[in-house]
Amino acid sequence: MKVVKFGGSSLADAKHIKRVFDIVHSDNERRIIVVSAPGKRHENDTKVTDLLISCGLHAINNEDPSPYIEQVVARYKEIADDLILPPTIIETIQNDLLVRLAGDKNNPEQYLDCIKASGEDNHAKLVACYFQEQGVKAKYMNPREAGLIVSNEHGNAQVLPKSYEKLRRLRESCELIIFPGFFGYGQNGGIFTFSRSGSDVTGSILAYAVKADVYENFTDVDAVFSVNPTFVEQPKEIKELTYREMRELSYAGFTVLHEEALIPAIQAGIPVQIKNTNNPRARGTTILRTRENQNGPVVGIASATGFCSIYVSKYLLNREIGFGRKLYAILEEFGISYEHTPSGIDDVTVIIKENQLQEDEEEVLLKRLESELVADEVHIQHSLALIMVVGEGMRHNIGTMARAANALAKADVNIEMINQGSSEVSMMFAVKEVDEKKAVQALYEEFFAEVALPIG
Ligand SMILES: Nc1ncnc2c1ncn2[C@@H]1O[C@H](COP(=O)(O)OP(=O)(O)O)[C@@H](O)[C@H]1O
Ligand SMILES: N[C@@H](CC(=O)OP(=O)(O)O)C(=O)O
Repeated sequence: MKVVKFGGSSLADAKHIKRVFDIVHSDNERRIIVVSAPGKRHENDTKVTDLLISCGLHAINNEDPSPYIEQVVARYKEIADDLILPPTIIETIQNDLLVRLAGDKNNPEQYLDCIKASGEDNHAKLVACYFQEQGVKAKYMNPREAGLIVSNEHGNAQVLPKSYEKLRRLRESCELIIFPGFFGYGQNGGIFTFSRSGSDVTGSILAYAVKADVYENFTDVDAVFSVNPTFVEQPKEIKELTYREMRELSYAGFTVLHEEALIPAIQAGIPVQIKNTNNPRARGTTILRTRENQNGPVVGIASATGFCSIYVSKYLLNREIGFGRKLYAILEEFGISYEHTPSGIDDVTVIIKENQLQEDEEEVLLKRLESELVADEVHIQHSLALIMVVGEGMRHNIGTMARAANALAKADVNIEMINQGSSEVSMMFAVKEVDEKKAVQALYEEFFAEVALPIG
């Protein structure tokens, strides 16, 4: 049995939905289909999820949301008309959205999640309707009915393990299941969405629950590329990746798969396949537990912006028992989680996501760190990009770090920080955000030389 997720780009219009139908129809192992909300039809288009967010925010701020409501309904209507679906489907979708908008706004986050989730929920109804019209025994499945229970974290929910037992029953369905991605239900019955692009997470959860043979993730590229395709023209395609490699790469900017979408698949050892809806014959990329290592030390280079580093130095820090605990306790009080912590004998740097620290909190935090840790120096550096150079082969290859550092030096990029992951499948370089693209291109040229065609 296969669980198959189609992203927003694969469901953006009627033409794509017909392709999705053909893909599903061509393999009767494809039994559970996870759908996203309609995505972008062209570069300057707006995803339905973004329209819904604008709609919800206007309603919360007592501004008129109707232009956004009209745009959302128009997107579904155009698709339904092109697929020649019965008009009742649009009535259902419009009524559903209006009921959600008329809901209680006392908890704005809850209200917004309910509206955001309608994007996938209503698209799943529409896609199910199209499959039924084609004579397929297909059924829209509501995540509450299916038993997808998640943590009470709006916009950042996580599956609760108790979901799996009930979800496993989906395996027995004799109808094709069309399941909306991106959200589940809290124990209080409310709707909670995953973080953005979270339909990938839904697919992974279902694949784990039903013990699928494979989790197929259909998107709009032929494969996972070894570098972000907006930085390098025609980058090398990756045929196989390990879970650890993909996890590191998606964490650091390979948006093709959500960074949390691998966890259940890892636990059950289910292979994940990235495939192209527009070119389903392309081999795609397979992500699995182990792979034959034929790619040299590095398999991919990812980068992400929006980080800052907090530097704390104190003479003889290495001898102070409890220093780390005190430092992390202060961060915890500010609700901050950390990404990396490179350290030396007298200093430690904590890298965090910049959006975790409000501007007005910064000074207070630095003062507290300085006084409570009795530190010699505390400072913060903003606007950093993290670059991850990833590959299982790095463990067996000498000199990879030297090659990377040399390539960055040649490109005149100053390395602000280096961290070699304990797993030895990745090394991280922090550079100034303005140097991100130059640094990635230099590293790509070093490790994937003959095909490097930098953009810009
Ligand atoms: N290394 C990479 N390999 C492939 N695609 C990448 C990579 N990094 C970023 N992307 C982007 O990820 C996009 C696919 O992800 P996404 O937009 O979330 O698709 P979907 O609509 O299928 O959910 C691609 O169009 C591509 O621009
Ligand atoms: N529609 C949601 C969830 C999602 O997974 O979308 P996509 O498959 O288009 O990345 C979002 O935009 O975040």
